Amino acid sequence: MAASINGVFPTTLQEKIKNSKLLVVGAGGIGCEILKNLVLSGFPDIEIIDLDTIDLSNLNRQFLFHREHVGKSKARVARESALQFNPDVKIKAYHDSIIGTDYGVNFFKKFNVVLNALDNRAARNHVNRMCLNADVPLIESGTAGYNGQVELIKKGLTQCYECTPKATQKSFPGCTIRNTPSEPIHCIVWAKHLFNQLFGETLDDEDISPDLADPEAQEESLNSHNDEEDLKLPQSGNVVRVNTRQWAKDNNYDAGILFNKFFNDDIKYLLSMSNLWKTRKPPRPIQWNNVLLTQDKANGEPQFKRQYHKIWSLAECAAVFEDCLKNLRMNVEKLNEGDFLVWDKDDQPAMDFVTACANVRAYIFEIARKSRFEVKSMAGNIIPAIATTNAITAGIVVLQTFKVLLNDLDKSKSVYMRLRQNSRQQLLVPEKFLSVPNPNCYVCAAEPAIHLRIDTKRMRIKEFRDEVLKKTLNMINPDVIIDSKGVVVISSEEDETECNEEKFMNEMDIVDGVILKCDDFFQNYELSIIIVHIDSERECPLFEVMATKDQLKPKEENVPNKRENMADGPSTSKKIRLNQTIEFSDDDDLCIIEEENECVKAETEDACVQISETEMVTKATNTMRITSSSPDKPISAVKRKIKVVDIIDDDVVTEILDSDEEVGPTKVKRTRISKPQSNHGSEDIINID
Ligand SMILES: Nc1ncnc2c1ncn2[C@@H]1O[C@H](COP(=O)(O)OP(=O)(O)OP(=O)(O)O)[C@@H](O)[C@H]1O
Ligand SMILES: [Zn+2]
Repeated sequence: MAASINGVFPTTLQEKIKNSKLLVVGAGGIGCEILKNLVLSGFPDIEIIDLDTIDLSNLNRQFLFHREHVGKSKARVARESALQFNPDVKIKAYHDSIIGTDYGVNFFKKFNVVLNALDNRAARNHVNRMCLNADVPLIESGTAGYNGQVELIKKGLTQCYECTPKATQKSFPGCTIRNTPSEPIHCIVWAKHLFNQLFGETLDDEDISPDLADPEAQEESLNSHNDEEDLKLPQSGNVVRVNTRQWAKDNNYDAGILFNKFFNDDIKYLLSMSNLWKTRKPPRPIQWNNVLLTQDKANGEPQFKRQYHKIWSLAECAAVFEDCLKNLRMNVEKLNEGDFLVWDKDDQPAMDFVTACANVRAYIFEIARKSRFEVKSMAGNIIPAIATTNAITAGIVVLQTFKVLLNDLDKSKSVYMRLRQNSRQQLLVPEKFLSVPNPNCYVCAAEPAIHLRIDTKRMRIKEFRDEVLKKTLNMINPDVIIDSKGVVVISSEEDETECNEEKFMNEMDIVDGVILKCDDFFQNYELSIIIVHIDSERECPLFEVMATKDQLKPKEENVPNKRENMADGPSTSKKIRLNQTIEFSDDDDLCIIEEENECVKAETEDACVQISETEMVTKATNTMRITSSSPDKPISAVKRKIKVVDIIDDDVVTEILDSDEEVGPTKVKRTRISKPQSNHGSEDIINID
């Protein structure tokens, strides 16, 4: 292999490679490519970890896997396949999550470099913390469609993965989903909720019925509704009805009855909330009998169902609805009592059902209807994964690894992959400078601290632990004490503080100004949380982690590299993650894509790229805003919190087309923005020497 052949690499690099030990985290699209590159380069000692098994849909881009491997451990099969390229390599495979107590700081310390090839923020955050603790260089990578990014994370030298706030998940108020959809995605989210109500896990915040607590409609609906015998106006703001699933069962999942309920009766009910339609086009209820498709079902599946790029007619949607109801009903009836189906974009009837229902609803609200292909992309938050983007990204990862091994850290600047060449014909665009650590980062700063705006009267200790500390701040098993008193609020020891869990924060004297000391032993991570009490009114989040512009902006005196480099003129690098303003200049080919593709900056030259219609936003935010959606929060008719509907699954950054799907063009949508001024030079594309 390359490193064993003299002359391929400079001698110093050859030696470094021969004496190195690497960890690859993730054996998916990028991970497989990295592993293949590493073994071919002659890296002698590699460990690889992945928690997942191989799915059929992985095969078109994860070339270490073949059909016979479906269902087997990704890490183990990746190892076996890679060994065929180079049997001399020592590869250890773990079929496990990297977020596990077996992989503590000492585990990470074994490696010269850690290479991330992950697809979710939680795991990335965790590996980031472990590498900072172990002081091991981490090479972080990600792709989304044609865009890719590789960056080095090195304690004290560069930004860590959490130095800047990641954008919040795209969310919609429940009333938009339930009452006043205006975009295709609203209908798709509603249809996914309908699937769950009928066949999946029923969540309180996924109600699909008209929402009477909609502030816009409330007065009207409480006063003027005249169908109350049928629809029983409730206190809670929801139409009282038997549990949707039970009701569907009682009606034998009859397509006509269900269709009329969801697309006629409920819509008529919405129409009665006339306040809603003063400034909007009212929806059009539709009756099952009016849309039935008359076709010969005996001839097998109607052809249109496999035409994924076709927009189904209303009648076709109705036919699919009927068909899917039958299939899904059969599937759910095969399960044990209490079990439910899990919506999966790759499950034919589940995907068809959502496409059909979303389109019927879109028709009703006069919203553009979408093909199954498009709905799948939006519903599954899919940005098509492109094998070549992964391959190029993995190649850059290995080139960066060379630089790290050679200790050429200052040359290991982030690299962004673009769809189109910029004005200097670059497709791979390196950053001008290493991104320096944010002195206010709540992870890698000397004494990490955050301000937490939180409704201490409405947030229970249990929710604070689960929603704020674990879900938002990515701790694994935190201990929390009130700084001034030493009172233990949350303990990582089981049962020790169980009695506190149901208490509201203010009941434990956690009020405005109190400082909480949080400590995650496993991550070796300590954080001070300064409480700022807020009254969470309707539409207000229950809590908000403050990462304000000023807090996040590095102080100039702490940024020697940047200042030095600035002597050559203003930076053209797009460190908008720090400054939170998008500046476009000569090689402003990069712009942050907010939301899930946290790892990806998209190329822009005279345009910002928006990928897919899940509306990636091109503006970064200063504040992480996360709302709690605890079910036990009292929701009154007059005052309620916003309901959050995540359209983005954190676990999905890139996705793949079904192998049975036609491969269409990447759904890349461009939004034109002002053309940048051109006056800066550029750097060369990666140079390993
Ligand atoms: N906590 C974790 N520990 C170990 N591996 C992880 C962890 N979280 C995610 N991964 C792995 O990271 C890999 C990321 O690869 P990729 O982005 O190609 O996703 P995929 O699941 O293979 O494909 P897709 O999501 O597009 O269907 C996956 O194989 C996934 O199992
Ligand atoms: Zn940091």
